This record gives sequence, structure tokens and C-alpha cells, in this order.
Amino acid sequence: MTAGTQGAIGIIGGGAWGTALAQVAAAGGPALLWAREPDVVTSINSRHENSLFLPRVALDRQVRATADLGDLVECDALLVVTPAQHMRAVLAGMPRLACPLILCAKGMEEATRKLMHDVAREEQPDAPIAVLSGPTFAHEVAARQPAAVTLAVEDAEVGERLLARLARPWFRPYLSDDVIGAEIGGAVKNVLAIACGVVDGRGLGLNARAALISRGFAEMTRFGLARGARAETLAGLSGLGDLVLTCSSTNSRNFSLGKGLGEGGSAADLLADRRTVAEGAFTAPVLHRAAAEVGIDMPIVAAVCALLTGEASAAAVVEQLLARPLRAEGG
Ligand SMILES: NC(=O)c1ccc[n+]([C@@H]2O[C@H](COP(=O)([O-])OP(=O)(O)OC[C@H]3O[C@@H](n4cnc5c(N)ncnc54)[C@H](O)[C@@H]3O)[C@@H](O)[C@H]2O)c1
Ligand SMILES: O=P(O)(O)OC[C@H](O)CO
Repeated sequence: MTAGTQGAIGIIGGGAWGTALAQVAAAGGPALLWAREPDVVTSINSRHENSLFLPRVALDRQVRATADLGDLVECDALLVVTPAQHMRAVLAGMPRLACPLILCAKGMEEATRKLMHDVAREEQPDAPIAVLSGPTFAHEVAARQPAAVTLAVEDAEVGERLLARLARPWFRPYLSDDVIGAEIGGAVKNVLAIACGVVDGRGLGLNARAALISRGFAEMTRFGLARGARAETLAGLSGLGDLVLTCSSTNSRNFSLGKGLGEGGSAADLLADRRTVAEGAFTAPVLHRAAAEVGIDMPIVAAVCALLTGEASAAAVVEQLLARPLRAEGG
């Protein structure tokens, strides 16, 4: 089954984003997607659709699916698009790889508080690492509506090669070498999107949402700088750009979760039996602890944690945030 993988991009993960990225990759050559769900493999190979995670999108005929991870080992590069908490196990289950791994999950590992590139390096030390992150709802990208992302790669030559293989007129990667910054923006914005959803669910208005995006961005920046990210990356597509997108629409799973919490739902009920992933729910407690470790104040992230654990109601966390001492904006 590895026949035909020469020049192919492999995609690890058949959720909405993996499928949309397979569509991007297929516009420039073969794309082979690994999915854990046999139904997804069948649906893609027989009907050119991922009816489970990205229904009603006609996929390019160059997108093929497999249930066998081993089929991907000879691909030119691998887009790694599992949810953050499962990435280590999936990469650990593959033979030692030398092709570039393009990490696309937005989160931090619960057990270790590590970013995805640290996890990938531990499991696949020979593979050059890249991070692809930005404001991208999967269904829009799959429909070839215009989008731009950060493609952060430490090795400039690898970056140029990936750019040539993945860029399309409607999908524009911007190169960066700030892998940490690209990952922190994507992980933190998911938690802030939950908070914005709460604002929406409680009917607090658009002024409150804009204030939360700005103060949330200040938290992202404080944490990012403390962890070695560059300010320009945090203010770019993978940081502020994605924060604005995810805080603006119920198309976001994180925003929708927050809206449900704001309307009085419990996190346990809202998260039960979800097939799709709201990464912010996993990242929030990890980020809260990681921020404390570097002595960074992240009150909005703390409020989301309190809501998710049920320690405080949506009304109480909003009240606590509004009662915080007044201070200088840049302080
Ligand atoms: N959907 C988007 O618009 C979008 C855009 C950019 C980035 N992302 C990021 O991409 C990552 C994947 O999200 P998605 O939207 O493709 O997923 P999804 O919510 O559409 O689907 C869930 C995915 O989780 C996988 N999964 C569940 N249990 C697993 C396990 N034990 N091991 C491995 N995989 C398992 C499923 O196979 C499926 O691929 C997330 O980190 C997300 O933040 C998503
Ligand atoms: O649906 P969400 O909240 O996971 O957001 C999807 C993407 O990350 C938006 O860039």
C-alpha cells in the first residue's frame, strides 16, 4: 500500500482539520490520510467525503485514506493533525522518521505541560519539526476560501520546501522561525475563546467581547514572552489573528463550549460524548499551572479553569474579573 506515496504528503488524523489540510495538499500532488475510524477511511475512499468530521465537502480525488499508519512512512512530509493529547502516542507508534513533521494541533500536553514540538522531538528525534497554525476554520479551507497561516520552521531550507509544496493562491503560509511563538498563540487562543463564548452566552455585549480579546491578548503576550516567544509572532496570524477568529463565531468549538457555560451549562455535560475536540478545555488547567511556574498572571485563563472545574459559576467568574483592581494598561 506504500506504492504511490512518493511525492505524497501524509496526514496523520482524519478529523475536520486533517481532512481540510489533505484537501490543500492534494491540490499539489497525492495526499494520503491516516484515520483511526474505519468509517472515515471508507467514506473518503469510496465517496470522497469525510462524512463523520467534515460532511458535505467534496474531496479532491487525490486524497486517499488508510487505516494503517505504516503506509505513511515513505511520504515526503507528514502533517500531524491529531488532537494535542493524543499526538505523543501516535508518533511513538511509528518507526523512526526522517521526513519533516508539520505539527498542526493547538494545545499543550496535560501530563507534561509541554508544547507539541517538544513532544514530537522526544518521540521522533530525527525528524525536522515545523508548526502550521493560524486563523483557519476547517470547512472554509476545505472549500478553498482564502486563508493565511504561520508556518514556523527552524531550518530555513526545510521551510522553503514545505512552502513550495503547501502554498496555494487560496492558502498562504507565511514563514517564521519562531516555533515556540506559533505554538503558544494557538494553544492560548483556545482558552480565551472559551472565555469569549461565556461573554456571548451571558449576553454581555460586543464591547465586553472586544475588551476580553484585548486583555486576553495581553495575557497571551505576557506568557509567550516569558516562554521565549517573539512579540511579532504573537501579534501575527497564529496569535492575534487566530484569537480574533476563534473569539468571533460559534463555528469555533471552543467559543461554543464557552457559550454553553455562559448559558448555565455544566462543563461535564457540555463535554460529554463530544466527538469533536475543544482543545481549550484540556489546555486551560495546563496553561494555568505553566503560567504560575513562570510567575505570570493570567486572570482570564484562571477564570476559565474555575468554570471548567465547576469551582465557580459563570456569573461569579465574570463578577470576579470585573472587580479586579484597576491598573495601567501596559502593566
Ligand atoms: N477544526 C478546525 O477548524 C481546526 C483548525 C486548525 C487547527 N485545528 C486543530 O487540529 C487538531 C485536530 O482537530 P480536528 O478539528 O481535526 O479534530 P475533530 O474534532 O474534527 O475530530 C476529532 C479527532 O480526534 C481524533 N481522536 C480521538 N481520539 C483519538 C485518539 N485516542 N488518538 C488519536 N486521535 C484521536 C479523531 O480520530 C479525530 O481525528 C486540534 O488540535 C485542533 O485544535 C482544528
Ligand atoms: O473550533 P476551534 O475552536 O477548535 O477553532 C478552530 C481553529 O483553531 C480556528 O483557527
